[in-house]
Amino acid sequence: MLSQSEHQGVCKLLSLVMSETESHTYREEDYRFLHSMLMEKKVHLLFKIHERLKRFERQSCIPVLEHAARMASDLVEELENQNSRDEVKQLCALFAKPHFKNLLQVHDAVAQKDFEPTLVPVPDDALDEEEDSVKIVSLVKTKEPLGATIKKDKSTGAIVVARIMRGGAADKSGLIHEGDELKEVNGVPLDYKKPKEVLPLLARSQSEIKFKIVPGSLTEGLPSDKNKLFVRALFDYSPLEDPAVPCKDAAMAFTRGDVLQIVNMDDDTWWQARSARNDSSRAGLIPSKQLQERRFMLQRPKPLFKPQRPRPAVSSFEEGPDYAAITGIHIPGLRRSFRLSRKSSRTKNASWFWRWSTEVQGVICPHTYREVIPYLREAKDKQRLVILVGPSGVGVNELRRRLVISDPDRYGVSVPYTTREKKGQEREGVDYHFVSVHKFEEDILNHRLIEYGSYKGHYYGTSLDSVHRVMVTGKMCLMDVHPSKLKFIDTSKFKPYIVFVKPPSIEELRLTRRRVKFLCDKDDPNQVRTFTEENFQDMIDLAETMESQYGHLFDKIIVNGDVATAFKELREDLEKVAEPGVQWVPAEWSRPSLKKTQRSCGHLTGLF
Ligand SMILES: Nc1ncnc2c1ncn2[C@@H]1O[C@H](COP(=O)(O)OP(=O)(O)OP(=O)(O)O)[C@@H](O)[C@H]1O
Repeated sequence: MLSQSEHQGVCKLLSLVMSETESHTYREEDYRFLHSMLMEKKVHLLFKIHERLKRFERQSCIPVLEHAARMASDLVEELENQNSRDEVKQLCALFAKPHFKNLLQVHDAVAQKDFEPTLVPVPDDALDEEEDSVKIVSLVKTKEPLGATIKKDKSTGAIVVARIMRGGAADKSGLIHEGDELKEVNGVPLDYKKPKEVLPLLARSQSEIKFKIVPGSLTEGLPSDKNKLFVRALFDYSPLEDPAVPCKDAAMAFTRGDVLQIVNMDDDTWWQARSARNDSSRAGLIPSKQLQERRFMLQRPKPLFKPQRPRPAVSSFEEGPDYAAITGIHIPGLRRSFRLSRKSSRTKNASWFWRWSTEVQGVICPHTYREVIPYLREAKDKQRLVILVGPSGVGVNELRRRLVISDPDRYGVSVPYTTREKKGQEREGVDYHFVSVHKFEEDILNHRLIEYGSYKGHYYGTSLDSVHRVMVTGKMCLMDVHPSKLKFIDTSKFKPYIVFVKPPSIEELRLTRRRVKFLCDKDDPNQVRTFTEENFQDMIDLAETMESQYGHLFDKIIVNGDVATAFKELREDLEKVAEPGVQWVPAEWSRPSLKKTQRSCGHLTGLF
């Protein structure tokens, strides 16, 4: 009940509220209703309770002791030994009551701030005398999976812990380790049981799982936090489609391009990894590099067994026709690259991919994971060099052209060098850098060229300098490089972002390129032709070969079916590359042993 003075105080306050509200209340009955409600005793009591709680909060009670339950039981023990009077007996009876005992236990739990569920103490008879190496482990069961897999030891028949997933409940407990032998689960002996019979025992457990374990001798060898290992997956993986995975639930699906943090490599066949995006997530099993390489090797690498195409006698390239001739839009520097023009009539019979014939003869090493490191791109950093690769005719130049037209301030192309004479409208430094044979050969000797070749007795080439010149303007330099030359520019200096333009299915090629016409001889602008069925098949075959040989270098794969869709996807992707933030780049870029680009270019002795 409220005291007299408190009651008066509340009434005064409420009268004040009423007088203030009077001017805002238009109807008499509303006013009366409000008045009667505020004058209710219950409302006044609520005020009082609120006031008391506030006072209590300010006092912030501290428990006098943390072990009231133990003190009570000690007291009872002491009192029972004395010649007790009735009051003492009553007190002992009170202390013995389960409700009172529980009350004191709750008090102690709050006092000790022990709010986690408590585990039942291990019974004294849990261990047989001869089993002194056995330990009992109790884990509180939550919604989180245990994060461990089990297997039957073939030699002993025992159930052992096969794997502890990093970050899982078992791992966090630090009490269960790989190689531990499970003797019992919740008191049920596991002798002669199969792993699939053990799983329901674990699933049935309610709030706690108790294991009887014989510790194994295996120790974990995890990479330390300082040496985090990240890889980019170079293939798609779905545990659901993998009959060999030890436990589908414990495995992790990923797609090509995902960056994974490897957290355990102890097992030669199954590693543990988690997504690099979320390093607190539970780790999952993934096939190790060795395992996946073996799997790939067992698959017949198709490109290796394709019939070899005859190689043309002369190792030279043709300069492609100017785009102005085809599209009416002239973009300086945006000519056919120094890739062999496979659309020309001359290369038709020889087929357009002789360049690959020497390279595919060697054994292709399957690519599974590539080590990557985070690179924090800042707004002030130069744009990365963007390299587009793809089989001839797939649309590399078309996409490059669209990018430059769409945003000439953002995208640029390098101006090639040549030793031939300037023609008609051509401008120095715009269409070409026209240089002498002596200067060109000097540049070759000084490893200043990324690619070069000769055509009709003249040199043509792309120099490192011309790429630099575009990069210093703050633009993204778009290059079209033969994939075999990628290794020479795959360095931290250029930070290349490599996009593979891939053909769609042959049906889609037929649909989208049926009416496409292109120049097939630069000397004769009237000579246009359309794609043949053979061109489509060659394009697909060559793309497969490229992907299996150089796929590990590709940051992005764009399928060029519908050109507008492919262009949109490419543009959006490059916009992300241009943004500041963390990007994943090859770990080799940070290794000092890497040869400098210029030195590497020294290997470019052959023409292409
Ligand atoms: N998705 C597409 N749909 C229809 N036509 C396309 C598509 N992509 C490119 N093309 C057309 O196909 C022809 C060949 O494309 P492009 O010249 O870009 O190929 P490329 O990969 O650069 O080959 P090359 O180096 O031999 O020129 C061009 O006429 C181009 O406009």
